[in-house]
Amino acid sequence: MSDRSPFDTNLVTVTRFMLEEGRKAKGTGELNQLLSALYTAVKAISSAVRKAGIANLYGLSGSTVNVTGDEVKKLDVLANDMVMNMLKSSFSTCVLVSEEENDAIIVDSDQQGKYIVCFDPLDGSSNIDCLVSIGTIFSIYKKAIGEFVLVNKNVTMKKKGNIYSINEGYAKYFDTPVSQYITKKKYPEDGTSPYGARYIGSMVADVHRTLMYGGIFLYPANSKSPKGKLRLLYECNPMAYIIEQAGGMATTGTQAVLDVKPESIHQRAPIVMGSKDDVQEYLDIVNQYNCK
Ligand SMILES: O=C(COP(=O)(O)O)[C@@H](O)[C@H](O)[C@H](O)COP(=O)(O)O
Ligand SMILES: [Mg+2]
Ligand SMILES: [Mg+2]
Ligand SMILES: [Mg+2]
Repeated sequence: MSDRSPFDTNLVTVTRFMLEEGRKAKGTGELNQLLSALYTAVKAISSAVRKAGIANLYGLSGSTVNVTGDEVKKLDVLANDMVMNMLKSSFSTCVLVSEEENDAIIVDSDQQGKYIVCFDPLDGSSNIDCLVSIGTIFSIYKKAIGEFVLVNKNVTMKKKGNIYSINEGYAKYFDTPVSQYITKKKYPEDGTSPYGARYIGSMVADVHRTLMYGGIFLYPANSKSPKGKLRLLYECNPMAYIIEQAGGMATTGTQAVLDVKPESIHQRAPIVMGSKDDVQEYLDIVNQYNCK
């Protein structure tokens, strides 16, 4: 990154960041316990993913589909077990919601703490066997970040980008505003250059690129998936929070993603997020259409 010398001798590791922020907040340390446990699980998942080929960890698990209808891969199961076990034994959590568990898991009372964690242990698992980027997504609610190194402080994203990211294979199912928006990005009427298209098919990777380069990521509702595909508690909300913290915007098309009231643990939500001006342009089309 441009603000770092080639050999940084004063690394901000995630542990250092947590300790410094924890001291400032004069907290009890419970959140640090939780994050340490989570980061240990994530390091273990990363290690398992790296040796998946030689450890026979590619492919489907014994149970075929999970509660939201996804094929379950061996690494989905392993990652879920690792996060579950580390969080339960961190003495900082009381309820755990995972993509790979039908029901919310209540932590044994003698191990309970005050936090609820919702997580997607491995996002992008359809990409595992071809070595494309995958990752873990989590959100933490109060009863209601190798050694990780801070590479960007106070991440802010571009106000407007030049990349759109959507699975265009579903064009047949798009609603009119989505189709109009994508057509506008491909054939701009104001003489500007068309946007580039990028779609990896791992939400973690598509949103990470959107955060770094700007632009827009869309997984809207469509006639095949009327509620969208991505899951509110452990996919949409954590990513919407990061995007908003970076100055971007995340909407379902009718309301801020973070304002959606959860009604069930695996509920889906349409999501359009990214650079503020890009998301606003999409919303302007939605609103024009709704006023007709
Ligand atoms: O929902 C996802 C998968 O999550 P998962 O691997 O089940 O944790 C996303 O990463 C999507 O796979 C991604 O957005 C691609 O979806 P499609 O375009 O294939 O529907
Ligand atoms: Mg899945
Ligand atoms: Mg996912
Ligand atoms: Mg997953």
